[in-house]
Amino acid sequence: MAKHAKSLLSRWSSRVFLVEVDEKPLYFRLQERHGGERAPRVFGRLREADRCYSVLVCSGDRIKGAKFYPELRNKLARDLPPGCDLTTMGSFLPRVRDSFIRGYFLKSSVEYSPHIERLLRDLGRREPLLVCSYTAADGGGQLWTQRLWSPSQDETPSDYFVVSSDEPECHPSALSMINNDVFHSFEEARDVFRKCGGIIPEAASVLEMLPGSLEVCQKPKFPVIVIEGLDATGKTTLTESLRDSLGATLLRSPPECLSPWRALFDQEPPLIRRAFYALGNYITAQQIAQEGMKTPVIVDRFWHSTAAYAIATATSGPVSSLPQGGSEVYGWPSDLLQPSLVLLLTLDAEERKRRLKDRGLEKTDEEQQLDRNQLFRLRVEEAYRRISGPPCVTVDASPSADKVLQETLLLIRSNCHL
Ligand SMILES: Nc1ncnc2c1ncn2[C@@H]1O[C@H](COP(=O)(O)OP(=O)(O)OP(=O)(O)O)[C@@H](O)[C@H]1O
Ligand SMILES: Nc1ccn([C@@H]2O[C@H](COP(=O)(O)O)[C@@H](O)[C@H]2O)c(=O)n1
Repeated sequence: MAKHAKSLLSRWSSRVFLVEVDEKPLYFRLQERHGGERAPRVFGRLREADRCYSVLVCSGDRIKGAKFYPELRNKLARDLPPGCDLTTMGSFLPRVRDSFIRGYFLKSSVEYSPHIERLLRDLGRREPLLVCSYTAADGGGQLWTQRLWSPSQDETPSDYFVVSSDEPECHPSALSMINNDVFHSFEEARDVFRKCGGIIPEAASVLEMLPGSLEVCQKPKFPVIVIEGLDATGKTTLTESLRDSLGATLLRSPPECLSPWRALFDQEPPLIRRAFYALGNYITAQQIAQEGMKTPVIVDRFWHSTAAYAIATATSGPVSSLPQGGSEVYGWPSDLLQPSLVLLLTLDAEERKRRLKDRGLEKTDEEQQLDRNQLFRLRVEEAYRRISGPPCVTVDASPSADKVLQETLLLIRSNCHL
């Protein structure tokens, strides 16, 4: 059995599981003896003739695991029998860092079990998987048991009853966010790119753009102002006006030099995609350090965008599922240049949609998700506000472009020495 899978099994009965139903995580845990509790919500509406499976990716190589996770979904969606329900799930050890693993939860009629189990066994030969089946243990569908049948039954724990578990304080993906979704150092992000060179040849081109090491640069002489906000809140319009009004240099993150590879890395799983944007911030930081010796610098998106989108994507459900304010995940990377001021443009959802429609440009998957998914948008906005480090001031972006510019100039003059 793979070493990583074995270590996951060592504390199997302490694990908590969550199944995402309509963007809401439902939690259950394992118990040796049943104390008469009702079935956890995710099993509550099932019939005795239903069979469920959890399929958790437990690759010891996190690049391979990250690549395999979306691939697994595609394969399952393609090869599962008709009527089989597929949703995302995860498992974790409460309060244990890096214990969160991801997978899928399948619901099907028992008649399809042989087909499904054959399919899961085949998939498990490609990459290590932990597969459990869930069966009704009574006539009324109130009692369900979990059997861990793969990778190998003779080495796995016995059957357990499943019972509801309390919701943790925040989404458990927070346990594994640092340096998987939110990179807190240049070296950690670069390491991901070094390791994925074998599967993504373009990673080498990105590595060539990076500084060899992070030289300790002097603090820029002039103010550095970052403009943040969701798409279509007016960042491009405002940053260009600020450049002209202040005689500033305008920079962007990701920087121009990474443009040829952005679309490619946008298609990669979060581990690689987030490392790409994290590295982009370090390249932009070098440009800021240089230009900031000559003129004020305006930056269109920087670290806040990288971290806030990453945190919001790794979680699900309402804002309360985000890691709590003050959590280390919101911390500013100690090796990344801090701007003098961050201005966060906010706009109500309807006006933002109207501007998006008027602009009519093609949208990225994440932008489309912002449109469709109100909870995701709220999580991104709240994560923006919780990020610590440089002072961050919210600006109402709904007045005319000129009014927003005047308001912003006032804020810059009162917060920075200009
Ligand atoms: N204050 C404003 N009032 C009305 N319309 C505006 C205002 N600011 C920008 N717009 C318009 O809204 C649209 C989006 O603006 P802009 O491209 O500047 O946003 P953005 O935040 O840079 O978007 P993205 O992040 O997607 O690049 C554009 O068509 C722009 O002309
Ligand atoms: N510093 C950054 C900048 C952007 N992102 C990601 O890109 C998407 C938004 O960029 P637009 O150019 O479309 O405005 C968004 O999905 C962010 O995830 C980033 O991570 N870091």
